[in-house]
Amino acid sequence: MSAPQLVVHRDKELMAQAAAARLITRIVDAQAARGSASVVLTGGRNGNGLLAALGSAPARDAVDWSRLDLWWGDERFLPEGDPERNVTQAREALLDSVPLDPARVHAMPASDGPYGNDVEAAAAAYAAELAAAAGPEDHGPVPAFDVLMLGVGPDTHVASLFPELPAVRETERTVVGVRGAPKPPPTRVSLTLPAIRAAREVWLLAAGEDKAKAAAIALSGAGEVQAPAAGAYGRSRTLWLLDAAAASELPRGLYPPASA
Ligand SMILES: O=C1O[C@H](COP(=O)(O)O)[C@@H](O)[C@H](O)[C@H]1O
Repeated sequence: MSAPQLVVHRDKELMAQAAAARLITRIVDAQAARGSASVVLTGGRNGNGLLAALGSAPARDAVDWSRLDLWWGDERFLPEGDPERNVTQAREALLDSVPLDPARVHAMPASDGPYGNDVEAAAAAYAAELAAAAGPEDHGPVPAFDVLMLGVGPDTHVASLFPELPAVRETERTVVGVRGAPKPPPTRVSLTLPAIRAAREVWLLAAGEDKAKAAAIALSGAGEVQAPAAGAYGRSRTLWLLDAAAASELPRGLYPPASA
């Protein structure tokens, strides 16, 4: 487990631009070191803001888009092309405007796809796709993603792991179906905490006043069942990327870092 590091930007626009620049560097470095890179995308306002910023970043063409695997941390279980699906929003924000290899864009199944309305079957299929992509050098049935991004919800949810729901307690499966989510739509597919923790780097995105309480709770020692964001960490790095509004209720001493 890597202890959280915090970076606080002036506002959400700057946070999105800085995070996009950071992501470009991380992808380019991974491609230079291993030939390809793998990134897990998040839905929500902050995740889509980052993708839009990436689309207009001056260095965006430094990325070899054809050697990038994209996965999702969660998906709203809705028909293909529904405007509320995370993949639909990501396509609009960035993916449709860069030369990705379609075989490397691993969207989660839709509710009108091959598994129909069976969310557990859809989750199992995504788990199998992840397992097939994991190599011997990885630490289990999911690839060691280079960067896994998570938007933090105002209730501290990450991916579709909501406080106190069964999905956040999952310790075996890597992907689960979620029913009864308090944020619409109620039916979702989500990576679990064990799958999230297989990532090399986990970046939690929190911008806006409505994220201030969630950030303060998750970073103050809350348990992961009550505050799922507290249980999201990477193997080598856990990075909280915040704006000043989201950082406004952090406990004293947490940010700016206490001097020695
Ligand atoms: O529903 C979801 O919400 C969260 C956070 O969204 P935000 O708009 O409050 O930033 C997101 O992380 C998740 O992927 C998404 O499905």
